[in-house]
Amino acid sequence: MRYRGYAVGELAEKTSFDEVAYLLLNDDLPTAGELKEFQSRVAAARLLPEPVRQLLGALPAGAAPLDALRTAVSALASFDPETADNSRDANRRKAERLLAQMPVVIADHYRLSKGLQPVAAKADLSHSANFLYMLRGTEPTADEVRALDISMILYAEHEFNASTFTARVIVSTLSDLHAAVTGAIGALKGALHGGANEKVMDVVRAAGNPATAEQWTRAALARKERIMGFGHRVYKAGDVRAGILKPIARRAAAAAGPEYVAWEETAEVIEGVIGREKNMFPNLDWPAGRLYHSLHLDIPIYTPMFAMARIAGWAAHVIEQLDHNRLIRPRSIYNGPAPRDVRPISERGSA
Ligand SMILES: CC(=O)SCCNC(=O)CCNC(=O)[C@H](O)C(C)(C)COP(=O)(O)OP(=O)(O)OC[C@H]1O[C@@H](n2cnc3c(N)ncnc32)[C@H](O)[C@@H]1OP(=O)(O)O
Ligand SMILES: O=C([O-])CC(=O)C(=O)O
Repeated sequence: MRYRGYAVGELAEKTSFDEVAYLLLNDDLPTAGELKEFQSRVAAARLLPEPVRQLLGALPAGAAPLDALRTAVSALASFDPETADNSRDANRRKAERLLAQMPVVIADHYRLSKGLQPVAAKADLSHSANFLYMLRGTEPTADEVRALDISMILYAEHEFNASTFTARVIVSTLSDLHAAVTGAIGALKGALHGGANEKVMDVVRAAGNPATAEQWTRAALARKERIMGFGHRVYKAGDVRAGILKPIARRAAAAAGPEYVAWEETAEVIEGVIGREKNMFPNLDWPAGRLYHSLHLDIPIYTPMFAMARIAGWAAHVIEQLDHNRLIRPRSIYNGPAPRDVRPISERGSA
């Protein structure tokens, strides 16, 4: 699996998410100077127009963070000076602004929903470090930042997944980037796609502990339950990203304490049973859900966090779609009733 020719494992090992976002938006990895300029443009855009922040505060208590993000991105379209400009350069600038604003939306909504004051972004922090800082109000450790950053690299892009395809369909009508990203966030929400990372800890908790996990998993498979975090439309022999993130999740669990290590051991048993019984393997959401849990992050923000990485991939696809655009409009094979005549309503019975 590669982004613009670079193996994703090598990117996870040798680069930061900021470099990968630049790569996706600009076709190649940045030089040190290009990265610095990119980071300062993104840092300068880490602000929400006041009405958008008020909108976040006006959502009902308990509004799903993913819904808040979708609503805020849609509202941001009305404040962006270049929403209607679909040129390559304008779309890159808008993508940088969304990359900057989406973590602010997630962090501000999180804090407002807990009755806390939002924390202003810090310009000298990376995408991942600044996000943890805005959520918590204290600077994260280097290990936490690196772990989150690797997950962001792995989440940044993945070909024609459902949300990216949605973004492509939307912009193929000559709509705009904000509309495409709003729709993509909607598609990401479902549990068969990005929503799965919020279900992972439910699976691990339901399995109980390393001693009960085998029996639970066998019983769940016998009940034909769909186990979130497993299986993939493309990868039938395993998702390379899950293998890359697994040791990172385990390290974060070791740092979080014995309870978290036990969740990892439980997850390992589940993984083994599903591999042996169904020949089915984890996808990226499986270690990501556990990693975010070990970083003490609230489960309902996990899919929004996926979105704040995938914005780079969505925007790159939108730009590529517009470079060679043709309306995406599939046909369907009709299998409804045969042709028939319309009877006036008075002749259709009285029930
Ligand atoms: C980063 C990402 O977005 S990755 C995807 C995240 N989503 C999930 O983790 C949700 C759980 N996984 C799934 O639902 C599926 O594996 C999908 C949607 C990801 C891909 O599925 P598809 O390629 O469409 O496979 P499909 O749904 O046709 O399933 C094929 C068979 O495998 C079974 N199966 C597939 N995934 C699972 C699962 N996670 N648990 C149990 N059984 C499963 C199906 O029940 C079906 O069995 P059947 O033939 O006996 O009916
Ligand atoms: O490709 C898919 O269908 C889902 C996926 O793994 C992703 O979007 O990262």
